[in-house]
This record gives sequence, structure tokens and C-alpha cells, in this order.
Amino acid sequence: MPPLSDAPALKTLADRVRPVDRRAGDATRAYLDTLTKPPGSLGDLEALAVQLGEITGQAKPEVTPPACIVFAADHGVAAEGVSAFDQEVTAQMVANFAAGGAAINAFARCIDARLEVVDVGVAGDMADTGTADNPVVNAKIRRGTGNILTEPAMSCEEAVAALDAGAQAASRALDAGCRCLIVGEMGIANTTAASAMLAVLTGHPVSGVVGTGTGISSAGLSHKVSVIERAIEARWMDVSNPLDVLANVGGLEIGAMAGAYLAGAARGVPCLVDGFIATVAALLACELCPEVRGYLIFGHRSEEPGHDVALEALDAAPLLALGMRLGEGSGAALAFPLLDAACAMLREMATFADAGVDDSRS
Ligand SMILES: O=C(O)c1ccc[n+]([C@@H]2O[C@H](COP(=O)([O-])O)[C@@H](O)[C@H]2O)c1
Ligand SMILES: Cc1cc2nc[nH]c2cc1C
Repeated sequence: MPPLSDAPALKTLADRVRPVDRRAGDATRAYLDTLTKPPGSLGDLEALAVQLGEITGQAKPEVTPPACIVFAADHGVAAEGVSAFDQEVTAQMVANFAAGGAAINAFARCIDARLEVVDVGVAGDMADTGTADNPVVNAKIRRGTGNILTEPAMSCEEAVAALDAGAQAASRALDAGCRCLIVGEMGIANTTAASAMLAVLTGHPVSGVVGTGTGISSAGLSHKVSVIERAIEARWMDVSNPLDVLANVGGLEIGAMAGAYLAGAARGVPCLVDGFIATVAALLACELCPEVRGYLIFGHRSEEPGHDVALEALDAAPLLALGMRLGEGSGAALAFPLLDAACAMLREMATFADAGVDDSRS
């Protein structure tokens, strides 16, 4: 079954994703060599400028203002003791986001980002927790996923609804004038779901993709590997159908993140990918629609070992490596100033001709 054949709205969205504009990228590359610096001397920032040219089709791209969107959901598999924290912490952290006290609130303020938290599946009731500065949107699809050890995470309809909720959140941010999406998540036990998805989608052994998440012990890690192996064994899924993989072993916030990347790509804006869970969601989006890949910029390298496997599957090299493993979009938010700097380089630097500086190459 083609992945999106039974999800017409998503298929329409995926059909709107155009390949990035390689010609605009070539023009940016040529223009960079006219600026007052030795060719290539701004290193990875130049590659970033080229990618922003490809994504936007603009000679002078702009990425401000950015949007931070944090998707929150719970995971039934938390009942198996796979996380260092209890499921209730998801709802408590959503309340913390609403109060402005989480890392992503601080970092979003640093970069003047629009912040929105979207409850796509928190087990507890989050209604009326948001504020004007830190809104919490109620897009709850169900109260947490099923425990993947004993039942599918969600139905195929719920998986499609999760992607759709993510696409709608991205559209709200873009309609409000945001020009870059920073997508994050919060969900106790979601490294278990993301690891299961990654193992199934890439064929990697579970033991090679699982890490300690929020900080479980080494005994806890062995238990987590065993839970994921048994969950994959117990589920009947079409491993060539990414939506079926999401429905069987994934998470509501993971589907929503993939939907946000799809919508961002369809609207031609750069999407900054955060850590491990975010990169597995990016892999899901690219499996549904390979053209999305050109719109993704990878913010940081997470400490979670599976992140390297997911990055490799996407042929991606992150901008930063700060030893972080928080989630929430925090690493992506910290990488945003580099995108802004790449735009400033194109917008503000003088050319050799303008500045009267000899270009020794000619
Ligand atoms: O982004 C990452 O790379 C990352 C790595 C490890 C943990 N996390 C965060 O920690 C939570 C999941 O960890 P766990 O141990 O409960 O599966 C979830 O809320 C994630 O945002 C995030
Ligand atoms: C406190 C806490 C904050 C988080 N932010 C993202 N994931 C998280 C997990 C925990 C446990």
C-alpha cells in the first residue's frame, strides 16, 4: 500500500513539497565568492547560506522571526519502567512550559521566537494551562499511546490525525509570519518509541539504537532493549509503510513533528531539527515525502546513541555538538543564531568590488 494513499489531506500536503531550488543555491555559492573574504573561509556557514538559498529560492533569505513548536504526548510503554521519570512529568512539564520556566522558554526568548506548545496526547488534562506568551493548544488525539508491548501505539487514523495536528501547528506559525520552524517535543518514554521506530525503519539492531534517555541505569538500559525487542516482535506491521510503523510503535508527538516538517517544506521554509526524537520524526517525514529532506537543517548532535544512526540514515551533519540530550527543541533553538548569521552574511557583507578590496584571484 503506498504510504499516503489512504490519507488524502496528507497526500495533498506532500504533493505540495517541491524539490529545493538548486539553481538558487548555485547563485548563492557564486555570490559568496564575491564577498570580502577568502573563498570558503566562512566554512560551514557558507554551506548553510547555500542551503537557505535553495530552500527559499531567495538571493537574500531571511529566517526571522522563528517559531518554536513543542509537541507533547504520553506513552503507554512508560508503564514498563523504561524511563528515569514517571509519566506524570509530561503534564507537569507542559505546565512549566506554560509558566515560561523550561529551557525552551528561556532559549525562545533569547531568539525572539514565537512559542507554542501543542498537546497532541498528554494523559492528564492540560486545558487552560497556557498563557498569552506561552500558549498551550489543545489538539489532544488520545490520552497517551497504547503500551506497545501489549497493543499498537495508536490506530492508523490517529497516526494521520497526529501528522495533521503537526501540520496545522506549523501553518499557524507560518500564517503568523514566522520564517523558520524549530520543532521540539516533550514526552516521558518517547526515546523508547523513537528507538523502536528507528530500528524498524532502518533495520538496525535495537541494541545499537537504544540509549539511557532521561538517565536510566545500565540494568534499566538492558530492560529497555528487551521491552523494545519484544514490542517489535509482538506487533504486526508493514515495515515498508512508515505510517504503519508510527501507528504500531511510535508516538503522537513524533507524528506531529513529522507533520510540521511536511508543512514547513510545503511552504518553503527551513525546518531546524532538534535531537534524537526529532530526527526520527524527520526520518518519518522523509520516508513519507523524500523532498522534505532538502528543507531540514540539523541543529545539534544529541548524546543519545541512536541519534547518530538516525543522522546517518538522513545523511545529515548537525551544526552543534554540545553534549545535550534534553529535547523540547532546545538544541535547535541554540543553532538558530547560525542561520540568522548566514542570512546577515548574504545581506550585509560588502563585495570586493563595492569595498574596493583587491580580489587577488583575478
Ligand atoms: O532530544 C534528545 O535527543 C533527547 C534525548 C533523551 C531524552 N530526551 C527527552 O527526554 C524525554 C524522553 O526520555 P525517556 O527516558 O523518558 O524516554 C522526552 O521528554 C525527551 O524530550 C530528549
Ligand atoms: C524534567 C524533564 C524535562 C524535559 N524536557 C524534555 N524532556 C524532559 C524530561 C524531563 C524529565
